[in-house]
Amino acid sequence: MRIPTYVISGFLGAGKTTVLLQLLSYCKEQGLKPGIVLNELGEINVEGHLFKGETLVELLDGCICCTIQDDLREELRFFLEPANAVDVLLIEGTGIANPKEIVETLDDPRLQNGFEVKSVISLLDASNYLKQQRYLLNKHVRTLLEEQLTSATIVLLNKIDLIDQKVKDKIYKKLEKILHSSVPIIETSYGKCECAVLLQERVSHVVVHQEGATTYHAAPRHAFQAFKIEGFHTVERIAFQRWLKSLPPAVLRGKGILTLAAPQGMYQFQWASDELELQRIREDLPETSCVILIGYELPIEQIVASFHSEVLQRDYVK
Ligand SMILES: Nc1nc2c(ncn2[C@@H]2O[C@H](COP(=O)(O)OP(=O)(O)OP(=O)(O)O)[C@@H](O)[C@H]2O)c(=O)[nH]1
Repeated sequence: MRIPTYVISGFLGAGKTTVLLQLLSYCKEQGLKPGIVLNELGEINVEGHLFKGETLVELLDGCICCTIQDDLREELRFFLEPANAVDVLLIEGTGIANPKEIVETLDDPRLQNGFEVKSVISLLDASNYLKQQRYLLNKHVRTLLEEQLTSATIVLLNKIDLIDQKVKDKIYKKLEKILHSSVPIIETSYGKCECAVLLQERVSHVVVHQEGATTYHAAPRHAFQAFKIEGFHTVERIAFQRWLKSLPPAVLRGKGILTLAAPQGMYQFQWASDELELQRIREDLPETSCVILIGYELPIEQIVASFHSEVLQRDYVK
């Protein structure tokens, strides 16, 4: 039997990992053994502690749909080994992955007998979608955003808690134009919805592979970058938050590990939709402080300099 496989897609910070964690718990409740493929743009996965003990393949420092499509093909073989057998496979692409190309990889004749794509679940960040149409001026990025939606077999309109009815109406108007009418749209907050609905098999309307023809990127590779700031110790939350808010709009996402001065401790942080989320983590984990920022055409030197002047040059620095 081929492994039922689900691709979780959506732009940076849309809520993919949030949904993945829910699906993971649900599968286990159902007595299924889930396998996971995680892909990160950065060279480390700061959310790794969330997946301790899972049957997991991690692809770091590149995007499945681009540089590491071959790596994905190789890594997927892991799940075909009898010792690593799973009942269901959940693949989370990076926020800039084109799900069509992930499905294409799974469609590879060398893997086709192993995996069966049941659904492409795409998350849309409701709080950012309209803004993205305005500030993501790069044509290729906009095309990518659209393809993340048009490749979906089900769409989660997530972060609904952050928008009002007027914004929601505008989003629906846009979605009506680009989504196939049979693709369900579910409104969610923190990705909460019935997992059984997400795991239903859904027909794709997207042709990903035709006999004798392979689709490649029609456009040049995107200019997204992920970079890491490290080698610092304690920071102060307010200063850090103020600095995040002052970053140029080209910074689309932030995540990392911090040691805070107060309340004292080690935290994983998430920066998405203009919101800072902190989650306490165990201090005995091997993680060290780092800030990972993702965006495009980033003024990296300027950002690092502002981190040093606005966050680190304070009494709290050890
Ligand atoms: N307010 C709000 N925040 C949310 C919601 N869903 C997720 N978040 C938060 O948004 C941040 C990003 O969520 P993730 O699940 O990590 O997003 P992602 O799509 O995996 O992000 P990438 O790693 O950039 O691909 C986290 O701080 C989440 O807690 C939501 O519905 N409402």
